[in-house]
Amino acid sequence: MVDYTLYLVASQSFLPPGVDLLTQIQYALEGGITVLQLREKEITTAAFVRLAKQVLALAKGYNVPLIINDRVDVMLAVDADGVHIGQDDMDAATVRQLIGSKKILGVSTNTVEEAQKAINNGADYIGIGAIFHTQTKALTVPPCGIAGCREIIKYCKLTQQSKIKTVAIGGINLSNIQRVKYQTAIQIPKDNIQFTLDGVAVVTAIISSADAKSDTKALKESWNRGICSRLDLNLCPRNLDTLKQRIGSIPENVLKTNPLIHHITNNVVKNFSANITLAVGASPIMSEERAEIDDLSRASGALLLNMGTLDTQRTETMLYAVKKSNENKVPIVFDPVGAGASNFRANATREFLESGIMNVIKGNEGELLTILKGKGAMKGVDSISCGTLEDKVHLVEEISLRERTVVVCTGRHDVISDGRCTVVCSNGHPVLGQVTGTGCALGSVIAACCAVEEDTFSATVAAVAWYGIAAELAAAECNGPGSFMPTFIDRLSQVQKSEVSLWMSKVDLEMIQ
Ligand SMILES: Nc1ncnc2c1ncn2[C@@H]1O[C@H](COP(=O)(O)OP(=O)(O)OP(=O)(O)O)[C@@H](O)[C@H]1O
Ligand SMILES: Cc1ncsc1CCO
Repeated sequence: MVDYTLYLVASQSFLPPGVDLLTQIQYALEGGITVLQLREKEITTAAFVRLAKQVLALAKGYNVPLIINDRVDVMLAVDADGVHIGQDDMDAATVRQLIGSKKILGVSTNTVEEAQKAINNGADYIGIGAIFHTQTKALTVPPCGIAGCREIIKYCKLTQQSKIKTVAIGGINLSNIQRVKYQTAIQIPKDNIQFTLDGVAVVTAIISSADAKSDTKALKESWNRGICSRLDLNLCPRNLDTLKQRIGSIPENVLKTNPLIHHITNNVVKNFSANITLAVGASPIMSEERAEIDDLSRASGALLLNMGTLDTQRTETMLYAVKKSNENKVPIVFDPVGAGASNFRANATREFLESGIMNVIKGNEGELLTILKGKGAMKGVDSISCGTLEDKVHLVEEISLRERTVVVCTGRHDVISDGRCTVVCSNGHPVLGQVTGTGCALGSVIAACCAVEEDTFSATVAAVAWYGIAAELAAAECNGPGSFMPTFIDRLSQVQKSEVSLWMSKVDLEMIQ
């Protein structure tokens, strides 16, 4: 049985200066790669055969199979363990005939149709990708992404083809290996089934490394460590009564636990957000200092990341905070403020989402449309409409499924989904739209609730309802946005102290079936 956990695609093209391929492969083998592929596009057949013989001898010493890219002749000449072909190479059925039944046959696939064909033609494993953009190969088709990869895994595992092995490839490195593992896993709760990738393939993450042995070890360790973030699946209640019961206990838990909420947020709302965090019984700390992140990440109950006044340095700090929070299992609430206002923000949004696991993504319609489409057309930080409430529900569900996380879209109706369960919360008041930063400060309340409740979906619904009801109560007592703000803070803080039953009686939730 071949172990596909960590598959190295080795090629002379991406070596660090002064390092030769055999040395780099030796380090990778010592670090623990489990499969090796030799991919050389620009050397003569004679040179390829010579190199393959040397690599094969090396790999044999570690009991690691050697697979030759594309060149069936080279594979047969050196008697390597198998061959890997792409969609533009010789067809898989012919390759299988040439190499016989005992050798390993791998095929690169980007769609379900390609996977189906590869399986029918006798592939032992398929490489699924590219998952992300990659510099190692001029892509002829766009990356299939996490979502495309999931479709292919689902097809492979659900159609009596469970024997086929799956390996993701394309832009995978230490910063995203956990996200790839987590987000490509498929859960079918009713049958208690989970399908996962059999492994990942990397190129530059090892071959271009200045310390290939320790980077290989780190990749393998990261893959084997389990999930970097809390696995929220299967926790979310399936009916409204259970959901309401669960959210009723959350404000009190925030007060009892008083979690620290690390904010990396925008300059407009820092003071307001800190006061809102205190009002709900949590403890805010606003810090953008990279040197503090390790300590804060160990001490925090949740991290709020808000792109409101993003700059290059803050982007770097936020990316580091994502990494640390994921490592420490600290839930992250991501607010892509103004994601569609500029290319800088749209690109940063993509970078954040690719850098780790966000437990909640909260945005207005314009921001979430930008996330869905990868580019946006917003005027500043104010939202644009995606259409009807039904369109909004689809938008939220689609992102939630794609990113495998809880997504909230704010506005007149707040829509919340974890991809399997969706609710609309209609609490709130139009005056919230007249005060800047009310969306940003809602992120603080969501973070506070996530810090004390493992079920991120229920925590998010609780925060949204709590916030909306406090706004309704405050708006009834004042006559404009100015006086609304202090009253709103008062009403928020009262819910968790004494008025849970009043709060619960006002919750306006609808579950979408
Ligand atoms: N017309 C409305 N009626 C009721 N509630 C509203 C209305 N508009 C917004 N809200 C509420 O206001 C809060 C913030 O949502 P909004 O969509 O305005 O966020 P945002 O655009 O991100 O705000 P900001 O960028 O100013 O922080 C949410 O709790 C939402 O429910
Ligand atoms: C007005 C504004 N500009 C950047 S962030 C922010 C606060 C509301 O999102």
